[in-house]
Amino acid sequence: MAVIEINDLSKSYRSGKAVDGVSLRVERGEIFGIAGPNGAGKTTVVECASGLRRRDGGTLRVLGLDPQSDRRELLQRIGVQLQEAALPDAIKVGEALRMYASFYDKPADWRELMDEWGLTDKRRAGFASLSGGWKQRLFIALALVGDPEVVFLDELTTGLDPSARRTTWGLVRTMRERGVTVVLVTHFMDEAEALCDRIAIIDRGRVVAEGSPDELIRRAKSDSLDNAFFALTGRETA
Ligand SMILES: Nc1ncnc2c1ncn2[C@@H]1O[C@H](COP(=O)(O)OP(=O)(O)OP(=O)(O)O)[C@@H](O)[C@H]1O
Repeated sequence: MAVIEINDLSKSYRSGKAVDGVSLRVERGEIFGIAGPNGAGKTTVVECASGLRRRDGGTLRVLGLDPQSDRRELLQRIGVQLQEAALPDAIKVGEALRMYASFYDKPADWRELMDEWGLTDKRRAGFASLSGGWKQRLFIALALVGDPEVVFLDELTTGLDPSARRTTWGLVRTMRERGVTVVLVTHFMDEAEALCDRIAIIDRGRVVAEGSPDELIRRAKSDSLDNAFFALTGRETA
């Protein structure tokens, strides 16, 4: 069953067209990757789908809801981790989780979540004192505190060292095992290959290819997703 259906989505800024006729379906329980070069329109697609930005055209359904007209209801059922997310320096891990839980009608038990994600020892640590890996772990826990059915993760591992990236991948797989549908925006083809059931490659506001990592590699007659990306977009990856 599709939990996200995007048809002919378009969005322009003053600078020009950011999204130009994107159509996608994301099935329940999959990790769906959105990959593409800088400025391709990935974040704009995620922002429109999560009710954070108004679209210009096209139709969008997430969990059967319209992110614009049913925004309040949708925000209760999804989790969003945005690129360059930040919290006040002094907020403590436990406080942040408790505060986010208060935004939801039916939140998960934030103390349990803190425990599950290994954050209990850090509960009194201020946000600014956390390393990049711990900040990302906190952002994942915050995206899950509303007990969401769908989670949007935008460039989750940018800036993390290789070991923290691997750990974060494990956390994303754990989300899928719990039945959460994950939409993952990434620049990294190794990450897309390791994590995603299916990937859409977006370039200049359009979907240029969609399929499982293996399908994309085969279609591009490549030996890796990195090379497939280059063949499909004519651009190098990050
Ligand atoms: N708030 C905004 N105002 C004006 N232009 C914007 C805004 N947000 C994005 N854009 C422009 O729209 C285009 C698509 O941006 P978007 O952030 O959706 O792409 P992206 O694929 O997520 O890029 P990146 O990988 O660099 O994060 C870019 O040309 C960007 O400069």
